[in-house]
Amino acid sequence: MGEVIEKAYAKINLTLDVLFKRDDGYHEVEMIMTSLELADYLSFSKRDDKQILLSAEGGSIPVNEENLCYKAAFLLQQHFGVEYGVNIAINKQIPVAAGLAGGSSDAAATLRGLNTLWELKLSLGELEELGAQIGSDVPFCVRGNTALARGRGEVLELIAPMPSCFVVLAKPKFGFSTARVYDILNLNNIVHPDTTAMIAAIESQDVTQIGALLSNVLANYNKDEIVKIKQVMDASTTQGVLMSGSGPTMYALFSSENQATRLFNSLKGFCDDVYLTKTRMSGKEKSEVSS
Ligand SMILES: C[C@@](CO)(OP(=O)(O)O)[C@H](O)COP(=O)(O)OP(=O)(O)OC[C@H]1O[C@@H](n2ccc(N)nc2=O)[C@H](O)[C@@H]1O
Ligand SMILES: Nc1ncnc2c1ncn2[C@@H]1O[C@H](COP(=O)(O)OP(=O)(O)O)[C@@H](O)[C@H]1O
Repeated sequence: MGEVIEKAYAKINLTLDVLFKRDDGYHEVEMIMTSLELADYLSFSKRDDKQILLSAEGGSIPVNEENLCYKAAFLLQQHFGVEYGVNIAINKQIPVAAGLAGGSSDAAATLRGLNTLWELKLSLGELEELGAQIGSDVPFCVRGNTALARGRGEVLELIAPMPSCFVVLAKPKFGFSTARVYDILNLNNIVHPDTTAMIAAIESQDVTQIGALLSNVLANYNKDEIVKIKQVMDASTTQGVLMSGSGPTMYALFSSENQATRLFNSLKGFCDDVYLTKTRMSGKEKSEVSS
């Protein structure tokens, strides 16, 4: 087999609720996530030795055993006694440490890509189970689409697909540590999202209602750059504005491409990391193979 190509899609959280802190240190969550068209591009080529070698362009990420792609490849190699290695080339488009699951999605793309390259014949369900050993968001990223995630994020239920809409993302200069964001959360002072109403709004394909129900208990707007981005987003004719995941990326939803483009242009005036993308229409993730 020649080269296998995979796209690793970013995600946003439409809702993110935290129910309690568990004995294992993780938090029990209930959240609705959906995939975006914004994606990293990964290519995989087989090695006859057992080395896992990485290269990356377009973002500042480790290319050693700390990279989540390395962890995914190593896990498959160990678990199935694979005698091959792999060269992995990552073209990074998703901002890093941003709340968009870029690293998790790269790990999930590695599981899918190596399943094809190394001919392991695992089902997506089996890849999800393995993914949970790498990170809480990895199982969702294996299939993507729109899902309700429970447990620490690995218990998934596919729900109706998100309607097609435009999404403007703005990532402040700094990043947030996910562990710290969970750690400083005050569980006694939470306004819980209405997850059931959000599922109904998605089923009705009602973008305005979805926008009105956006809610994330991890969102923290106490930084000047975030306040500025939020003000500009709130002032535009968007369907809704929220911080994704543990942040700090802010996003705004639009039915209208013109209005999304207008916000994109005004944010570019003062924020370096701005993206205009779309919700990803559901489709089966399939590796592309070229010889
Ligand atoms: C907040 C979310 C929302 O989608 O996404 P991001 O903001 O990272 O994209 C996820 O829950 C992040 O998932 P992920 O980034 O895979 O987290 P992991 O690597 O499993 O965990 C990193 C750390 O976050 C904390 N953690 C994570 C998940 C969870 N349900 N409870 C936690 O308390 C733990 O301290 C853990 O050590
Ligand atoms: N392939 C990868 N892409 C992005 N980040 C990675 C990758 N591998 C490891 N990391 C590390 O994972 C951390 C979280 O990155 P990321 O997944 O982009 O954040 P988030 O979970 O907030 O969306 C970063 O500190 C980064 O150095």
